[in-house]
Amino acid sequence: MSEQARKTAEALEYLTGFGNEHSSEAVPGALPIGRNSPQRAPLGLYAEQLSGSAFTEPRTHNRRSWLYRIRPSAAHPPFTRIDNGALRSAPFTESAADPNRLRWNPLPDPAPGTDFLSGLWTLGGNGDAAQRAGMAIHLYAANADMTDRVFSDSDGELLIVPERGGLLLRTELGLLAARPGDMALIPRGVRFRVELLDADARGYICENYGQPFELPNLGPIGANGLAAARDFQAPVAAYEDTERPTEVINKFCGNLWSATYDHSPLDVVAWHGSHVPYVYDMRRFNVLGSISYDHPDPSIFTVLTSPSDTPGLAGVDFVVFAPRWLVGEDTFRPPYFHRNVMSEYMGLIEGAYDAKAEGFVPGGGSLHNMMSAHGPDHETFERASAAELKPQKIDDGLAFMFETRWPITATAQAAGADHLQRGYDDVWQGLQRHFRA
Ligand SMILES: O=C(O)Cc1cc(O)ccc1O
Ligand SMILES: [Fe+2]
Repeated sequence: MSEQARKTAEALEYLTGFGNEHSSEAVPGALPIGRNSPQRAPLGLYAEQLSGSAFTEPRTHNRRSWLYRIRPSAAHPPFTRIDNGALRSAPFTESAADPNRLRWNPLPDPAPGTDFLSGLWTLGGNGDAAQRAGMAIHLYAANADMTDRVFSDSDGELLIVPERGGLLLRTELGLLAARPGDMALIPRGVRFRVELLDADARGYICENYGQPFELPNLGPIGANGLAAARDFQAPVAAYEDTERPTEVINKFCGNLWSATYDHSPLDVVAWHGSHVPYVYDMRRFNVLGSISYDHPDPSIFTVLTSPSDTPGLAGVDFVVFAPRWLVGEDTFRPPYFHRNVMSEYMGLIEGAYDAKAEGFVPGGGSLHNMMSAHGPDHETFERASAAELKPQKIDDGLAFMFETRWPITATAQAAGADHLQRGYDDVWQGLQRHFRA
């Protein structure tokens, strides 16, 4: 953590919008006009296209950016395998997929000198990274900056949800600051380095192997509501002109590979395109809900969705439970008892969650796998069944869910972790029969 990183984060400027054709130049004149690949790019830069979708995908799904950089990315020595640390990838085969409800406390504090990359710890996931299908859930805990090394993930995009401490994300396309309450997204293949804005940092990551996240359609909601496109912030171009060895660590088909460049690969002076990192403040989410009766399904809280080939069936949805009013008449207001074909991993950024009186803590997480029975704990059920139904503001917490089409298999380290809560089932004990024929 440095004062310099904090000052830099305070002063950041952003471009706004989701899925735009953005463009930005750190030096005037660096961006070619009227073509992508002139015979000689301006200012002696190299032109390089970074494709996040097949060239031929429909315009609505097409993602690519043109980067104008000091050296082409191609100028590097061979990559060699390095230790994967606590990072795991799909297919997840270390343990059997478990139908039990599972809940974890936060990760133990990392050893001094742990940076964002070495502090990654995989909880589980589904699909197959090499097939570009499915997702992984990682946690991170760090207390040091990444120095002279950058990370890029060929396997998927990284949706980062800070829970403790802010992050300064120095990406090829520029800088983003992400603090608790924000979510940040690093697209597939974009290199970045993480510096800390506080003494330590902790949070959650959804690694999405599938189609890039997009805003959900709004249907009858209309032209506005949920997450607004204009609240997504992309970086402006910023480059490092550093002739110092820099290690590039690439996650490729589940393994980490390393090559050392003789310069910083964060050397993009100008860029334009749609394959861009961004940050979003979840407190800006426009929460919609029932103003008559009943508890709506949490799909109305979807910030971003990664579609599958089946309409309406997400590879993974990112859902946020933001502060909101509950006014439903004759309604059991917390989440209902349910069994869901989709699998639900939930995390808590701050405060409490309205279905769980205790035990679900910031930095912890719960996994309710395909068809597993869950819902309000005993205490919440009793309280909400007897509560006076006056308008009630839920404003003491921020929770989120990664909801995915396939069961989530835990890694061996997650299934056997000391911080796995034994006895989670007990929260549903004591629910009495009230039946009267
Ligand atoms: O299980 C959970 O807490 C997530 C959830 C919330 C909700 O409001 C309705 C259904 C659901 O799965
Ligand atoms: Fe649920």
